Amino acid sequence: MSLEQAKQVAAYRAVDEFVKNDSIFGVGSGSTVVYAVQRLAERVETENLKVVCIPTSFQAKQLIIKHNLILGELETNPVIDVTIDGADEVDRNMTLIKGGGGCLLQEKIVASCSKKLIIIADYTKDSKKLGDRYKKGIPIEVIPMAYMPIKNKIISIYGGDIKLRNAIAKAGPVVTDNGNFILDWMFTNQDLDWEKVSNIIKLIPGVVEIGLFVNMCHKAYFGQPEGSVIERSV
Ligand SMILES: O=C[C@H](O)[C@H](O)[C@H](O)COP(=O)(O)O
Repeated sequence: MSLEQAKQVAAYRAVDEFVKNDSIFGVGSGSTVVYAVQRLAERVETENLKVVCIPTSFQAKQLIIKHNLILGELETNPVIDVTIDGADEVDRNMTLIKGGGGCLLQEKIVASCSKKLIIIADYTKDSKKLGDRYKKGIPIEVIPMAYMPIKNKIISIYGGDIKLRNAIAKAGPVVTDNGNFILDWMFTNQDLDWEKVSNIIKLIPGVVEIGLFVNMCHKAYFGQPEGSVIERSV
C-alpha cells in the first residue's frame, strides 16, 4: 500500500466517524485533507448531509468549491463542530508540528474555534518526540520586516538553526496566504516544554503564529502500510 493510500484510509475513517448532518466543519490544509474532502463530498451527495465548511487556507477554500460543498466563514460560523486536518508530526502527547505547507496561521485560528480537532496522517507522522521523524523544523509565520531579528532571538534563547523558507517556483521566500514569511526552526533539544516554547516565541514582536499545536488535538488517525488505521486519543 502506498503512502497516499495510507493517507486516504485515515482520512476516510475520520470523516466517517466525525462528520454529522447539520454541522459546521473545519477543512484543514495539505495533501491528506484532499482525501477527507473527497469523502465528505461523497457522503454529502449520498446521505444528503448539510455541512457548512470553513476553510483553513486558500487551498482548502478551493477544495470546498471544487466539490460543490457549502463554503462558510468564521464571521457567520464562529463555532465549529469538528475540524479535520493533517500534521507534519504528532508526538506521544499529541503535540503537533504543523505548517509544512505554510498554512499554520489560519489552521490554528480554525482549530481554536473548533469543539474537536481531529488529525489525519500516514504512519510516517507518528512519532515519540517532535523531531524524531519530521526533520524540517518548526514553522513560524512572521511579519516580513522582522524575520532577521526574530531568527536571531530564537537562536539566542534556544539554539538550533533557522532558515527563511524559500519558494520553489518563485524567486525569493515563500509568502503565506496572509502575506507573511515562514521561518523553519531546526531545534536541537527534543525535550523542551513545547507549551512554554510556544508562548515565549509568540511574544517576540513580529511573530504571527507558531506551528506548534499543544493541547489542541482531540484524536489522531494514522493510516498504516498494510491498510489498517491506528487511532490515538488524548
Ligand atoms: O501547512 C500545512 C499544514 O499544516 C498541513 O496540514 C501539514 O503540513 C500536513 O500536510 P500533509 O497532509 O500534506 O502531509
